[in-house]
Amino acid sequence: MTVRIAVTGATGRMGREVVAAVGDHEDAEVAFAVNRDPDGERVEGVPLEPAAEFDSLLATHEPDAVVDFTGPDSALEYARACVEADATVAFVTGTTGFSDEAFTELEEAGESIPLLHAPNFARGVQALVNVVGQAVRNLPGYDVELVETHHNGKRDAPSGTANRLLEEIEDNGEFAGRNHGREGEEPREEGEIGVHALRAGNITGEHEVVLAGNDEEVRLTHRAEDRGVFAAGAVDAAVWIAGQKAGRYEFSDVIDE
Ligand SMILES: NC(=O)C1=CN([C@@H]2O[C@H](COP(=O)(O)OP(=O)(O)OC[C@H]3O[C@@H](n4cnc5c(N)ncnc54)[C@H](OP(=O)(O)O)[C@@H]3O)[C@@H](O)[C@H]2O)C=CC1
Ligand SMILES: O=C(O)C1=N[C@H](C(=O)O)C[C@H](O)C1
Repeated sequence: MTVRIAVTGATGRMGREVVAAVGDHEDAEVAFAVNRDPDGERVEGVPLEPAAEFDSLLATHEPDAVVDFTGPDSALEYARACVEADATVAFVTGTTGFSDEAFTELEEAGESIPLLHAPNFARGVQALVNVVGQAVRNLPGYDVELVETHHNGKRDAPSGTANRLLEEIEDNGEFAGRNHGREGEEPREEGEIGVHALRAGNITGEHEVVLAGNDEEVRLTHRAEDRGVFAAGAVDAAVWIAGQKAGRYEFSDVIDE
């Protein structure tokens, strides 16, 4: 079965990669692609439709899934439209930077439609999350610091992936809280987790967790070298989720199957 995918934010850094990744996937095709100004930039291989007509495009094209990499407000609007659509359409989003309130509303969409949110669609990051949890369990009392580095156009900090890694660190050890961008005269507080967000040039995305103590250090690093890796993971997720029943799914559900 060919899974028909609608792409939002199609002229964005990720939207363009998603259009290309759908084209490369043997079981997927673009149902339609939207951006807010379809008269502006072009995307090779697909006509662009106006984002303002997203609801009616869902009705006329009946895609199996939407793949969304936009911004938190837009992602929520697109998810609401999928919930309201007559035919079932799954919503796969990699958008990050949601407020707690917005994220709760996004997750509620999973009561009506198949929903999958992942802050990082690189398979290596899923492995990193697992390994970080194990390292924290194995090294109680070690100082933990997290450094994430991205291009200078990224809006949210810390990154969605950093937040996911922080949850994994905190779930697997005893910590005193997070210290974002340390400064001042005080030494490191025992048990704090240092969090550092670098923004520079066109770096695709790096995450490093440092664990240090006992005259030794462990550094666990993931480096994405091309955005295509995120897009391929998101399209794999869309192909997997099409036809699933309503519910909230994780990228690990796709990888582990
Ligand atoms: N989960 C993952 O693996 C990854 C997640 N991301 C996340 O994806 C999101 C998009 O990243 P990226 O493609 O680099 O961003 P870009 O700014 O390059 O693209 C975002 C696109 O979203 C659309 N958009 C809709 N509403 C808004 C809004 N209110 N503000 C800005 N843009 C809006 C715009 O397209 P238009 O005007 O055409 O509608 C824009 O082109 C971010 O949240 C990022 O963190 C990024 C990489 C990987
Ligand atoms: O904005 C980006 O570029 C990226 N965002 C995601 C995040 O916030 O974790 C994933 C990836 O690191 C690239």
